[in-house]
Amino acid sequence: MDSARQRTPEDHPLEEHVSKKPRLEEPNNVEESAVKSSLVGTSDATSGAKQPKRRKGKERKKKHQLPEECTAEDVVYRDALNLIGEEAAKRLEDEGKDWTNPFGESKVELELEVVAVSSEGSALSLAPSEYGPWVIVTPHALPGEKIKARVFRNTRFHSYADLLEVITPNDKLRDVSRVKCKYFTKCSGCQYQMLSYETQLDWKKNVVVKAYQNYSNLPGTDIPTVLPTIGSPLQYSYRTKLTPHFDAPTKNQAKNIPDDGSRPEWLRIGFNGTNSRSVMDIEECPIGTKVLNEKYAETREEVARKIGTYKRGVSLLLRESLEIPLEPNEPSDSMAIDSAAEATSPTRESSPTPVPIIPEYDLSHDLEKKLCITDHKGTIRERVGDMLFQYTAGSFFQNNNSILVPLTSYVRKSIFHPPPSISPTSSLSEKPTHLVDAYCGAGLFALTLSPYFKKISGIELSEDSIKSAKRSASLNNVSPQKCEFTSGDAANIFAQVQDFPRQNTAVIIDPPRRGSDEKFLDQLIKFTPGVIVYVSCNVHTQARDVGMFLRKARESLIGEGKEYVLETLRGFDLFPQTAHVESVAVLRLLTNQKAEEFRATASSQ
Ligand SMILES: C[S@@+](CC[C@H](N)C(=O)[O-])C[C@H]1O[C@@H](n2cnc3c(N)ncnc32)[C@H](O)[C@@H]1O
Repeated sequence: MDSARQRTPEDHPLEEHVSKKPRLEEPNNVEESAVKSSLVGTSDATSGAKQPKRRKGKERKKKHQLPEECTAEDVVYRDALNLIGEEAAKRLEDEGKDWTNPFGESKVELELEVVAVSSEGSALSLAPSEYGPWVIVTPHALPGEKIKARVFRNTRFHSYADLLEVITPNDKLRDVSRVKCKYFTKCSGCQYQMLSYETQLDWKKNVVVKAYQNYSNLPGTDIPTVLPTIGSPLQYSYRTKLTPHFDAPTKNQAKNIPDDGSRPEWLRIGFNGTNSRSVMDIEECPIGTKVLNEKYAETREEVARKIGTYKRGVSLLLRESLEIPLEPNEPSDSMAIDSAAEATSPTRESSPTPVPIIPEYDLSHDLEKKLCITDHKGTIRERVGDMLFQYTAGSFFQNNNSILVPLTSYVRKSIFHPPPSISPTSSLSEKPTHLVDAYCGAGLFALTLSPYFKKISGIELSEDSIKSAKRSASLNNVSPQKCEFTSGDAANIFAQVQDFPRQNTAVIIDPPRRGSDEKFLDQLIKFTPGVIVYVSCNVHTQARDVGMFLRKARESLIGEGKEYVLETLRGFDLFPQTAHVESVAVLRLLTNQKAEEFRATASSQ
């Protein structure tokens, strides 16, 4: 079938969460002698941030390995460490017990009291006191709840456990009538369906706060108070892309396929179970749009009929598209009006309006007919405000259309309107006229912001996405002279924009989950744009990169009388019901004096 392809890693948090997250098995090469060299949770005297030391060189060969920095496991590790505290961690380490399962048996069942929630959505509890300081990580439980859990894996200072029972629910937080999916808690996709939406947004704000404390290595005076998370207009039926999957039949299963075309009872098509590598059979996903769920039902039947033909596991693709049969270069009326306005007023940004915390859903979305594309090479058409995008179904595009106008408008307003604590004359970029969109994908930011800039340059590794960006530019009458797109590594963009007026250039960075890299950040510092907006689906790599950027930029600009400040920081909820948060950080170039004044008023400490 056209939607079938061999399963590959995806670039999106939810896909990563549902299809790649392995069951966290007991490591099979545990060495008795605990590694004693790395004192964790040491506090950096200048920054106040806690940074576990990482093993290098020879030490890396030892069997106990800390998780890779900024991964979900690393985030949980640091949360666990913060919970037991530095002193207890040091004591366990000195006694050689920091990697040792304190329970004596591998699958112990425990009654626990949940005390916190980790940044990736799991509940954190302290082990009963007879076991000493140790943290248990359990999915789908809430602070204040008494739970029963079974440990299945131990690692440094903490163990992972399955949730067996919520003995005493926290009725202030948990309301099961909010849950819209019968697989909630069994499927690994969502963590927060039992919470009110306000609580979800609040917790995500805290994720941003903690990420900058744990990963930026910046002093508190450099980190502004994190603003409230902007909610998604749709909190269910918002995902415009789903990738359910299934395994190929085993030899035995292949012998047991009913001749009459009926569904084999062993067939499971869906998403990975919680703490599991196995696929669960799931017939619908309430965070996916209606049109995707309708097509999914059909697709499941088709797969069941042909299951004997699959030799490998497959990730299906279900992607929503507008049904409109647009011809090339045929913009809609509203777009024609928009481009006429653009011609007379290239930087027509109006004064800012306050951002609503949960923007209203734009009902005009529902007036247009949608369909579901299952072919990776198929064409998707999607509207974001006035702009129409056309891209290949298998390529990257944001998956929650309902929040894209609020997100792109916020990025635009952030560029043109510094907060009141920075007067327009303090900013060295009085009126940005040029835009660089690094990691531009199919041109989401470049094109939605194009009416507000004289010249734009976007760069992206995927040639296919660049083709889509050029195609979408043409569909929206944005000329290649005004907006150029290049395929290549993001760092290459700076060679191409040497003629851009640096202080009046805004740079948007929106890298994949692993974040940006030193090569790009060094070039960015050398270029010294007036304003930078860093959008990220992994706030931990964002915090790491922003910290590195600010430290290096400060050093490099010494003697020039200017420096960058981290002006605003806030989450956007692109993924309601899950623990994921998109984070938007705005950095601005100011004179040293203004930067100092800004820090004095805006910092979180
Ligand atoms: C999170 S997406 C953002 C895309 C776009 N800004 C959007 O919102 O639709 C990150 C993009 O970075 C691209 N990418 C990954 N590594 C890159 C690199 N080294 N240089 C340029 N682009 C890269 C990916 O192909 C992907 O399209």
